Amino acid sequence: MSRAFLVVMDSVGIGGAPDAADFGDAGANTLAHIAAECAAGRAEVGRSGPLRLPHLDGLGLGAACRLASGAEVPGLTAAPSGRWGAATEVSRGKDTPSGHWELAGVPVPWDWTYFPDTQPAFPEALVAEVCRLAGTAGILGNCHASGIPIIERHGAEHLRSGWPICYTSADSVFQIAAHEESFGLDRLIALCAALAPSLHAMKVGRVIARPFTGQVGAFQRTANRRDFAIAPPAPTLLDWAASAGRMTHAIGKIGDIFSHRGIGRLHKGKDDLALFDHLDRLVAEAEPGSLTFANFVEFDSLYGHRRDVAGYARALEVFDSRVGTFLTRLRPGDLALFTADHGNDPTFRGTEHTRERVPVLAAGVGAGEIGLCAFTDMAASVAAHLGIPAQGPGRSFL
Ligand SMILES: O=P(O)(O)O[C@H]1O[C@H](CO)[C@@H](O)[C@H]1O
Ligand SMILES: [Mn+2]
Ligand SMILES: [Mn+2]
Repeated sequence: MSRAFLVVMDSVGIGGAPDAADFGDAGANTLAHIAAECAAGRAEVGRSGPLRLPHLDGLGLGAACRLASGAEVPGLTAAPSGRWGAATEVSRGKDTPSGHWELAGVPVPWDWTYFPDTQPAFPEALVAEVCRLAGTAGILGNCHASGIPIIERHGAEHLRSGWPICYTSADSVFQIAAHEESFGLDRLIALCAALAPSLHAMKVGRVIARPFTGQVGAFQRTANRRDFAIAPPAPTLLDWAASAGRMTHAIGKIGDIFSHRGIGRLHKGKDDLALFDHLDRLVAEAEPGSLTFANFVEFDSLYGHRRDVAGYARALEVFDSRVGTFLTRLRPGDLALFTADHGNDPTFRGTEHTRERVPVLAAGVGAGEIGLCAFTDMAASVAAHLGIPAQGPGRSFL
């Protein structure tokens, strides 16, 4: 029985989204701009020279980027040996849940609620609810922010007063940063869990616990981040597989993103290399007929949002070498599909995601151009490969 491995390289966009200007992102191109910076010798920290991704490029990554956007992709010029194409998103959000749900077959049918970029950013009733649940007289932050500067700005006051640091971003999120020892990790997680239902009812996509440790001047976020996400609006590829009696394996954030619907086994890890160890184990062990769905978040969280071009390039190169070994372990009948959920161009202004097309790179199913397709076509294709019924608007390209 065929197996499928669906691998999301979080934020590895390839430009060219027809509605990029609606998001303020005209011209953004995560992959092409990283490749250009590398070729120009401006991404020399911890790596050097032109971007080298022989395995992903061999499947068609450079070709997909040129198709999506018409951009030059220096260093990525292989003749593809996989099935390759570029996918366009229709959901009105460039966030992780929108991207993942849509590539799992379900575009988002609603408009997300975003908090205004004002100070305060949050309505009084919400602040009052946070205070009631946390047992504090107030909150810190109450604004749009990037996660590291906000704890540097308010961390000392947080340790003094015990007030939680609440912030949002261009995503539909309510994030709470709090110190693991002084505020308490369990208390932070419980606070986020208690707040989530009312925020979900407002169509705020996620409540996110952002714990940190350390002393003033040396705060560090920990791996104990927890996302409380709104549930997908309809059954996704994971549910289609589970209800057809197939085993589903979720690596990394996939469980959280899908509100734990349709998940057979969860495989978490402290970083992306640990997550790739799970993928390597599952390519050896996963059951016939099973679906393995993986998210590799560090491209986005460590390098895209931090606008760290060299770091992003280095992470891509390390990932690519792991992909090389992984591909040799696929069995006859296996499909491996590499894609992304949105962009996060580290050369672009600001610190947010960017609206882009994403690569579609399929191994194990021959060679050839898929062309431009829809995010939902990926779910339909995986379902067709597994021989399970699909739902929704997607069409298989296999
Ligand atoms: O800057 P940090 O806290 O990492 O926030 C980032 O992570 C959040 C969720 O993915 C987004 O809102 C984005 O802004
Ligand atoms: Mn993402
Ligand atoms: Mn992100």
